[in-house]
Amino acid sequence: MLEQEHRILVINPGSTSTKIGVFDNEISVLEKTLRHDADVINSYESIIDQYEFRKQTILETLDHEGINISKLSAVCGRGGLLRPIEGGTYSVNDAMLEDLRAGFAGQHASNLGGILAYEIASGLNIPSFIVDPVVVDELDPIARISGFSMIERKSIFHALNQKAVARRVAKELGKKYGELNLIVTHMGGGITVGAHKKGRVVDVNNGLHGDGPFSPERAGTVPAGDLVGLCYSGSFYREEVMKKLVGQGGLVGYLGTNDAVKVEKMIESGDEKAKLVYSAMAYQVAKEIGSASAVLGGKVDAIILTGGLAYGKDFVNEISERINWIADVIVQPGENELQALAEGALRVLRGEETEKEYPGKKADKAALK
Ligand SMILES: Nc1ncnc2c1ncn2[C@@H]1O[C@H](COP(=O)(O)OP(=O)(O)OP(=O)(O)O)[C@@H](O)[C@H]1O
Ligand SMILES: CCCC(=O)O
Repeated sequence: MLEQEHRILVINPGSTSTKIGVFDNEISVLEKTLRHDADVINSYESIIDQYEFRKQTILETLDHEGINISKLSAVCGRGGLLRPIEGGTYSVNDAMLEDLRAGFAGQHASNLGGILAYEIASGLNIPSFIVDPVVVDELDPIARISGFSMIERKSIFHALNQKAVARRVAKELGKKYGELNLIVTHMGGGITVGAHKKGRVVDVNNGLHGDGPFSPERAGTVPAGDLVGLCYSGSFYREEVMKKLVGQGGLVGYLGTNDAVKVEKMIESGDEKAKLVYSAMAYQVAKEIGSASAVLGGKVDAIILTGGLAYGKDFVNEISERINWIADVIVQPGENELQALAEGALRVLRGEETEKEYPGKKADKAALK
């Protein structure tokens, strides 16, 4: 019997661009990065206000590329800073739209993903979804304890790419994702290291403004007492300190660039500081992988290195040399978030998984019971 064809539009909004894709089942028929002029983006007061502009840009591009949107079966967007939820494919409902519009857990370009998917899909009377948003939270209770009773550790990470790569590697190993223990290390502008225990991310560093290794533009864990001292030095506003941690932290803070390719060139031309800092980033990633292996009790089927930094051969080698005694290291450079969004929607359209319902405020009520 011929397999039913599903045509899916996927939308991944980033801070300066919107990536879109059209997939016929798993096959990509169009992938485009729509770059937005910084002046246009900055002319909106908040990220949410960019909605109409981004929607029009997407629709005009699809029209220009000859994609007839009336033939779409579903629209799937990258999920944003919602309430903590377990991984999976969620249909966009009113509770989700409310939280995305309000920026429940903060402003992030991916908040637009679910809204754009819903608005395009509802006009066509087809379903809209989000898949594995950055707030996927499958932490074991023990991983939530920070050591400071007023602050709980949070799960904010590259869930979409981590889970997609983990599923792909499991398939290559002839296993199901839920049968394996994997350490997945996403190394992009931010770096997150997830301990995937039989299909659940039971511990991971909060890569947005939390803990873990420093990254091209984020500071990761910093000595707490010194940070408090800096905050109360009278020299900085709150926003300035936050910027130093996220955006201007990591490689940007030490070397003035978030581009690892440039840093590699600096090292080639004999820059000793660049060499030390780049090695320190590899060292911190390796340490985080070591802690994830302790979380998994040393029973690790594979360690996966992914994201843009995984293209850097020397960087990958430096990490591997420190951790390859734990398990095989599998390198899957780059990220394939558009494909991952399409696959998440497909699993539901084909009935392989049931779509999940975003609980919104109901989750708070359930927690109070
Ligand atoms: N060939 C390469 N060699 C080394 N580093 C590379 C290479 N290509 C890209 N990178 C680096 O990867 C980093 C960006 O990775 P990526 O594109 O995954 O990040 P992002 O999508 O901007 O952020 P995030 O993944 O956190 O959402 C940059 O520092 C970039 O210089
Ligand atoms: C860590 C969550 C995704 C991001 O880098 O913004």
